[in-house]
Amino acid sequence: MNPNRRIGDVVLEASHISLRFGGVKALTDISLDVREHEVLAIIGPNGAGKSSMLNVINGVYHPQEGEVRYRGQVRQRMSAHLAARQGIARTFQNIALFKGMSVLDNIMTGRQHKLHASLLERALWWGRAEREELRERCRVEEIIDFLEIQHIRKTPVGRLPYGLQKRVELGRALAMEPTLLLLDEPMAGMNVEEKQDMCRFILDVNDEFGTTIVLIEHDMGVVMDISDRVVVLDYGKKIGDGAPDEVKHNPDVIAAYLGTAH
Ligand SMILES: Nc1ncnc2c1ncn2[C@@H]1O[C@H](COP(=O)(O)OP(=O)(O)OP(=O)(O)O)[C@@H](O)[C@H]1O
Repeated sequence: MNPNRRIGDVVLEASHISLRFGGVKALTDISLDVREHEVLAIIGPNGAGKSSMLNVINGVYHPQEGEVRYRGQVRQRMSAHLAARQGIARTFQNIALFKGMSVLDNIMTGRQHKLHASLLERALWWGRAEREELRERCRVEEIIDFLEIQHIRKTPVGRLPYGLQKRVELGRALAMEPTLLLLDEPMAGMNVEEKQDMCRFILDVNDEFGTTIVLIEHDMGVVMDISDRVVVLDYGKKIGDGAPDEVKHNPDVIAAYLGTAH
């Protein structure tokens, strides 16, 4: 077994999280932890609170109750920029890429936080700006090779089929060199072959880079295949948390999915 793959200590701990939007209770008293190097899936019926939970983990939503501890520190106010600096990257349910820009340039935007040259240096592509740009492009080319998208590296993203756009979005998140990668429905809208490819890339990222992965996914086959652990939400509450096999046989989970528990 790859030593990077060994599941380690808790890196993120969410305790007693409650989140409301006006009168809507999106999350009620949810506690969950994320362990280093694991693949954790968050599942549940539509509107169960999965994306809200991912946004709490990411620090984009601030729950009214509860706290998030990341690497031992209680999370204070967060921004997407700070999350990136702390090694947290995410992809979105609806692809958020620059459609007119090439694959390479889109992935390059994930490297922005690594650039230190001044605006003038960058405008003149001079000295430090030139060295940085060349170094970052090399790193981006490595990601392009890893994701097997060399043939479309110059193509504007808007011209690509959906499955490849999702792969580019993963590339941009990887360009941030995250230690915690959050994937919101990475396989939505994909055909069987595209799903198989995406599963392979997710497992390779986890295996080769030791990246901890939290993902939301509706395809149960995929979830059971690639996750170390599954957390199940229903109507904003946690109703299951365990190994895929355990969760699959949990009567509350079965009832939630068959719609008989309410
Ligand atoms: N920004 C928001 N403003 C108001 N209500 C919201 C907001 N975000 C989520 N909600 C509400 O919170 C609840 C949980 O939504 P959330 O998107 O987290 O669920 P989900 O499990 O991700 O759903 P889906 O599988 O359909 O994407 C829903 O009732 C939703 O309408």
